[in-house]
Amino acid sequence: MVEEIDKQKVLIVTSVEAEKEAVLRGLGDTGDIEVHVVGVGVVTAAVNTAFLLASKKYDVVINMGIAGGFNGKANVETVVIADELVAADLGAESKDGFLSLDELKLGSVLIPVDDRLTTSIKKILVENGAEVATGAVLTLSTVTGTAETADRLQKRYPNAMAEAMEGYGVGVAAKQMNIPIMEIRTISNMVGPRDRSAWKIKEALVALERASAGLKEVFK
Ligand SMILES: O=C(O)c1cccc(C(=O)CC[C@H]2O[C@@H](n3cnc4c(=O)[nH]cnc43)[C@H](O)[C@@H]2O)c1
Repeated sequence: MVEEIDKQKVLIVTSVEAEKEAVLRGLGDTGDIEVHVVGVGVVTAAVNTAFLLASKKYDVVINMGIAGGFNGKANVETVVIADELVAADLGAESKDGFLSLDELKLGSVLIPVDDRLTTSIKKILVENGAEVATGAVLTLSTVTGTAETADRLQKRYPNAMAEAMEGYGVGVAAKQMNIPIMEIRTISNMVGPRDRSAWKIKEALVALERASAGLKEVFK
């Protein structure tokens, strides 16, 4: 049994139009769910999400799109449901390694998600036959392009399943307005040595469409 969620005004934000279209195809009749493009990158996504949240009342915000998957954690087409949003490059370098905002006592790089919604959505997607991974989704301003950076990120965040470029920004906007946040990503490429020609964008968008159809069941 999936826990019933009271009727909610849902805002889904994506970084590009192709992701928005995939989400809309999956949702079909959108009902109380709105889908908007907020751009690529953490700052653009944060500012545009904040504008949307200031313009009308929403009960939940979901950042959806494609992402890079960490080796052995999330493969191409896997649906990753974030259990926390992590600003993985927000901090300082030091001779002893990277120091996060938390270690610098200047704030937090972690944004928690809504556990109840996350659990309900995971249950439906698994029932629908999707391969689902739950864990941290890292937000980075630079797409990882080497095995060394991928290893460093995995060591620093062993719970990381995927990396993308917007989640933490969307999360900051939602947190400021006291609105629950979630991040759902489908994997288009593996995190590691850059090979843009190997990105399976079409497959990831089909997986995103299927995941969105599952979402509709949770928020019906
Ligand atoms: O070219 C296309 O048709 C196309 C269709 C949909 C999406 C794209 C993008 O390039 C989306 C950029 C978006 O993807 C996230 N992303 C995907 N893989 C990674 C990664 O390995 N590391 C970080 N971010 C990744 C990211 O959130 C971008 O905003 C193109």
